[in-house]
Amino acid sequence: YVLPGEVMEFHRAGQVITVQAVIGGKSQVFTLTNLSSVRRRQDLGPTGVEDMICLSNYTKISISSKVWSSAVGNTYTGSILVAVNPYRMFDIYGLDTVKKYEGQILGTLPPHIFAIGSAAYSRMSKDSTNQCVVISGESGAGKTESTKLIMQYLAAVNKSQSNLITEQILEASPLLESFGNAKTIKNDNSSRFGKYLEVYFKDGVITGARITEYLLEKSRIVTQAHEERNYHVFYELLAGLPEESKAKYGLTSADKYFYLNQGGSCQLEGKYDGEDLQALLSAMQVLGFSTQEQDTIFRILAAVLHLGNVYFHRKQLRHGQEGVEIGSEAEIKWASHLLQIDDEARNERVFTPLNIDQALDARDAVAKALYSSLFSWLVRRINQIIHKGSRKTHISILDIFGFEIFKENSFEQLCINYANEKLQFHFNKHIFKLEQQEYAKEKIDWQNIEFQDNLPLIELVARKPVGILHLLDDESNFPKATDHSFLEKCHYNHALNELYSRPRMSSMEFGIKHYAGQVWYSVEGFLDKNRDTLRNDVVELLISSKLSMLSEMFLDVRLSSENKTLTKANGRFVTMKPRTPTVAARFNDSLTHLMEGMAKCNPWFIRCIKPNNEKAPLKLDMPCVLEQLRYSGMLETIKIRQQGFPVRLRFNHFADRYRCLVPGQVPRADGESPRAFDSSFLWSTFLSDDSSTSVNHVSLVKVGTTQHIHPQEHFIKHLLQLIAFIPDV
Ligand SMILES: Nc1ncnc2c1ncn2[C@@H]1O[C@H](COP(=O)(O)OP(=O)(O)OP(=O)(O)O)[C@@H](O)[C@H]1O
Repeated sequence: YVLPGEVMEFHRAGQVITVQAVIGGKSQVFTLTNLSSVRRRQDLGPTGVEDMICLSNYTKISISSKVWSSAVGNTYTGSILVAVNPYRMFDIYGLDTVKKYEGQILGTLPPHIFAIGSAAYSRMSKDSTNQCVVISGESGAGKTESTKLIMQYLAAVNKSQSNLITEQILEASPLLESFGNAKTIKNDNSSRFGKYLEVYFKDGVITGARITEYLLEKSRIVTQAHEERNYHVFYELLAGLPEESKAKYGLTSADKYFYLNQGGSCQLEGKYDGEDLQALLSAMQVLGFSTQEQDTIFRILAAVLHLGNVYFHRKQLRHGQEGVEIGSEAEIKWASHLLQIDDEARNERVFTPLNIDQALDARDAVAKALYSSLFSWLVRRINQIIHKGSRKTHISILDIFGFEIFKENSFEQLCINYANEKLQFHFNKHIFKLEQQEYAKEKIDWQNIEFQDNLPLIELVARKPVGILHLLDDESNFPKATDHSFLEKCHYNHALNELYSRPRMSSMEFGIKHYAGQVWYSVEGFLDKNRDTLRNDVVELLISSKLSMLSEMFLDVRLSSENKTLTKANGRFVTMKPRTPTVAARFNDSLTHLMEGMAKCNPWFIRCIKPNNEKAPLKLDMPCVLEQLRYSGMLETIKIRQQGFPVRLRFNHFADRYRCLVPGQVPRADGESPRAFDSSFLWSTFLSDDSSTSVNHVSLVKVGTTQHIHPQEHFIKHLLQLIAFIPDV
């Protein structure tokens, strides 16, 4: 197999080349004199196994050698692209590559992310059907980069006369990355929210787009683990704003803010925060954000930082009650000045005896509400700008937070991992369930392929009435419930479920056996995080702001939790206090909505693979890679794609298209059904008995046929070449 490496030196006179390769985690240098054995990675060509289903043996070994040989790039499994993150940008995403892949049929060129973009775009244009590119993989595997590359491809091939809307859609990405991405221990640019981007087309032209956001990680705004950072935008602001602007917002440097310095270092190697602020400002300009909107955004960000530096002293109140006194009046003054809240109104409203922990929690709750409302406002504002024009068909791209296992896993990880389970279910449904149901329906002689069905896990987490998230919701609506009572209920209902584990000690956690591994969730803070309520007096205070943008944001917050007047069947009105939807309930609803939307689209899957856990360039850590291939079901996928019939051709389509390949005089199918035609003249002539089968209205073809040393191989190759030139009708 082929080893990936980097050319260190080339002695033209001596025709000697020095190559460095990383083998088993160790860097080694080779001197090669046989230059014909050296090939550019992107030219690995048909002799490399680009399509995993062409592997003669889908054992772990052969898969690993394949992935190794395509460390820079990608490999197909049917219409699933397996993309290995090289952790180094290669010059393979330019306009020349776009042109190369544009309009090409999947599989005719070496695997590339643009091939999926091209296939989705062609299918949408040809069939007028909606397409969905589902990008999955663990944190740091390359989902966000893949999303951007697909979008870049679509922007380049769309036939629009004006570029403005396309440019605005493209600029929405860096803007949301600034506000929604952060350094984690797994990924320096980790998306801390899920994103579903629908790009609308009319006659092949991009007319608009819409972004749906999922569950921004709020806890990061007020706490960060060691070696992690808060959202990029804060550091960008402090590094990039001129001194006079910083003075206007009362800001100094990142290390001075509690909300920014908890992770240790405020710097991120390889990221130039100051320059990124300029990119953010230009993105805002392209999107048409007004100066006033930009100013309000910066005011809110600065106010959050000031709030983080507010501290309290213990104070004995009358009647022996414990209370606190603000020890940093200046920070409070700055926050209220920036948010344009009347000082008197502030003093009047926020006055409740709290202990220090409660006071800190209250402070953090305001900071989280400010930032997350700002984030939702940004998404809504971007949508106002880009969600327009005719919406005939769309290509959507799903980039949702990757599966996460940390040392400490909390409510956020449960939601993220549950979302990944739903995605895996969607994948299984398309690749295994629907496929095998089709074989059964068509009565094809078929040995069922087992796959890891994760439905039981989804039920454990979300099935009514005792799924973990439902138990959490019930407890969240109980004023006296605690994290402990919630845990007790989980143990009581699920202790016998083999996917559920109780801790050995009496620690406050439960374990879940996810498809990607066992995760222990610590339930401390689950109820508060799920309730996510902001005190009414604080909401009212923020509504009273003279900044109309801020005031409207919190009017929306009030609206979402207001009493509703409902009409009864007998015509009388009753006022009901509905349960405010919890975070888990809203997240579950939005996931269900997402899955329903995706189910109506033709799917394309991109499985991103993380090459190692050290974020090291061009280093392939085999156990790490194999583990991802294993749990994502790739072994079974290769099997079903290899043994099954993933290529579907309608009889008449097939007959019309390949009639020209039959040597000699071929009778037209006059009076005869196209099915009879193709059976007698094509399949039986060229393909071995078990490589295809004909059912009601389609021919099902195996793909692995190309592998056999048989005259058919020549035919298939010839056929594939021809396919490349025959317009895809
Ligand atoms: N195709 C690529 N070429 C070069 N580098 C890449 C590529 N894809 C990803 N990377 C590198 O890997 C890093 C992590 O990728 P990315 O942020 O896309 O991961 P992710 O799967 O979206 O992770 P998360 O779930 O944490 O958001 C990128 O910042 C980039 O440095």
